[in-house]
This record gives sequence, structure tokens and C-alpha cells, in this order.
Amino acid sequence: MALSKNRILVINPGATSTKMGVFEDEALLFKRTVDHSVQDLQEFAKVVDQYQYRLDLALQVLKEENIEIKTLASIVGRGGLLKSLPGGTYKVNEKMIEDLKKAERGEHASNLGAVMASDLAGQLNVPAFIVDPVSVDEMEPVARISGLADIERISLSHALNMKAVARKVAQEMDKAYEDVNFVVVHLGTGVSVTPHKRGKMIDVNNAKAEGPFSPDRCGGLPADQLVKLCFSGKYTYDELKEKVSSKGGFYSYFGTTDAREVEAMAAAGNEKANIVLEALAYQVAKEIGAMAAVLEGDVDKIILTGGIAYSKRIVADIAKRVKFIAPIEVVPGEEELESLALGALRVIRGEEEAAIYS
Ligand SMILES: Nc1ncnc2c1ncn2[C@@H]1O[C@H](COP(=O)(O)OP(=O)(O)O)[C@@H](O)[C@H]1O
Ligand SMILES: CCCC(=O)OP(=O)(O)O
Repeated sequence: MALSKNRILVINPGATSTKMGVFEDEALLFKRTVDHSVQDLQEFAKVVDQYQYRLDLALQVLKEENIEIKTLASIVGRGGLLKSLPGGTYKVNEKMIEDLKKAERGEHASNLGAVMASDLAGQLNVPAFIVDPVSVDEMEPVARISGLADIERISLSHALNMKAVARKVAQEMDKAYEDVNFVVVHLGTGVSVTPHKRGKMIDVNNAKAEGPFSPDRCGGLPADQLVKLCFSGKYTYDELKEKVSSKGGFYSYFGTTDAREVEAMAAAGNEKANIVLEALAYQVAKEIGAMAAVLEGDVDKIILTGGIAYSKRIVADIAKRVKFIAPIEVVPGEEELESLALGALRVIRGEEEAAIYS
């Protein structure tokens, strides 16, 4: 088989799934989502320990799709919790892999994207990239002040999907991303609410630690009660860290991170499920209001994206509270795989220079 120059494998490890696909230039050859239940992942103490499990699944999918790995011209992974950096396409290098393996900025499945891409690319002697990692940081100085001198607010978000969707919506308005103001909300396993001012994400609730709760995270908690819980002797450091970052939100109330299951419970008359669903929409709406204030009310559109944006009920519950701010555009699901492939293509074609992580 002739080697295709631009056959690109993209790998997006998320909290509850590994999404992957193969593109030939812009054309999608296939896309697959392998879901991981809490039970599947509970034997791994750290995210990096999931490496072989997720890699084997990815290789199995390639086999099932009849893609020979030697035909790949490059591999792109979702970028993880790296140092704060500007958006763009980055060549995977040793420093990046070292930082991700150490998980100094925290544990998240996206930390595996560059590691998986780098190992496969190394075997094939082709380049590996990441695009718009979760640590893209375009916050203005005022947004970094937390209110406690020991703590600085940081930017961790679904930057890849939010920027891709924002660009697409701007294009549909016949405008450039750099000419509009949006509040973009990613409703996934984590939730990001971001004001995009003329092409820059000038603030964001850190999707691992602040803002609304989400399917597996608690979001911002009342500080004094959290401090009390930390020193209650009920939990170790690791247990409490896991509780707030992957066993909070829907999971803490219902033992599932699947919004569809919680909706089904509410529809069957479960009152707790009903109010927790309403609370998610309520908290997201409050955060949208806060980010509209960051934009001084100059908001062209509010964009709702991510898996939960498929939920008519949650979207309607958010919309009724924020529709006074700006028109709402719903773009359910995500464009992460396409955005990863396009980011690599721009570099392969010489349209953009790959940034270097250092
Ligand atoms: N049709 C749907 N209706 C409601 N929720 C959905 C639907 N499809 C997916 N979801 C929910 O979206 C969440 C995952 O969103 P996704 O954007 O795929 O997450 P991730 O952030 O892990 O990429 C899960 O809670 C899932 O239950
Ligand atoms: C850390 C920000 C990105 C994020 O929360 O992704 P998931 O929703 O996939 O966990």
C-alpha cells in the first residue's frame, strides 16, 4: 500500500472515554469512542498507570478498522496539564513527556494524549503533536487574583473544543473569531465556562476545581466547610482529592457520571435526581452571568457545547436563565478530533510553525 503523506491518527483520552480517529488530510476515515466505566479505571492508582490499558484499546481499534500503523504520517494527542501556554500546535518533546508523567500540575486523562502519541510516533519515526492543550492560558491579570495571597487562579479548560466551536460559530456569522465576544460553555465530564474576547479566553472557571459542579467533579465548594472536611480525619489526602476531582458531582449523588442516566431517574420520578439536574443548570447559568459581566455585557452569543448539550432539558433550564444576555447557540458534542487533525495538518503543510514546549 502506498504511504499516504497525511494520514493522521488522533487520540483524545478523556475522563470517561478514549476518543480516537484517523484522518486522511481533512477527510475522516473513522471515529470511535471507547467508554470507560468507573469500575474499568478503578484499579489504576494514577492516570499514568492507565497508559497500557488505553494504548492496547487504541491498537485494537486500529486493527478492527484495518488501519496499518505503518501508514500513519503523524500522531496527534490531546494535550494535558502542562505549564500555562498560548493556544496552538506543539511538537511533542521530552520535556513535555516528563512534565506529563510527573503530573506536577495535576492528574487528568488528557495527560496521556501526548505520551500515547509520542510512543507510537517514536516506533514509526513520524512526528507527534498536541493542539490547544487543557492548560492554554490567555487569562487577563485581574482574573488571576483569587482573594488569598497563597493561591493564584489558573486556566484549565476544554480549550480545544471551545476554540474550535467558537471559530465555527463566528464563521457562520461571517465574522472572524478575533472580531466577536462569546461566552462559551463546554458541558462534558468537566464543565468550562469561558468569556472569549476578540479571540482570547480572558477568564475561565478552572474546570478541575472551580465553578459549576459536573458529572464527576464538585466544582467550587464553600471554603470553610471544605477545610473542616480536610481535617475531619474521615479521609486521607488521596481519598479527598479523588472525591472532589473524579467522584464528585453527579457521581457523588448517584454513583454515575452519565447525565442520561440521571435524566432517566428524574423522568421516573426521583426527586433528588430532578433537583440535582436543575442545580447543574442553575450553577452553569450563574457562571455564564459572571462571565457576561467579565465581557461588560458585550456578548454576541452564548455557545453551549459538549456531550450534555445534547440534553434538551438541561439546555432549556440554562437558557431560561441566560437568554436575556445574548442569543444562544447549541453545538452539541465536540469537535476535538477534527481540531486535533487540523492543527497537525497546518504544521505538516507549513501553514503554521509548531510551537516548542520548554
Ligand atoms: N444525548 C445525551 N443527552 C444527555 N447527556 C449526554 C448525551 N450524550 C452524552 N451525554 C453526557 O455528556 C457527558 C460527557 O460529555 P463529553 O463532552 O463526551 O465528555 P468529555 O468531557 O469526557 O469529553 C456525560 O455525562 C454523558 O452522559
Ligand atoms: C481539565 C480540563 C479538561 C476537562 O475537564 O476534560 P474532561 O471533561 O474530559 O475531563
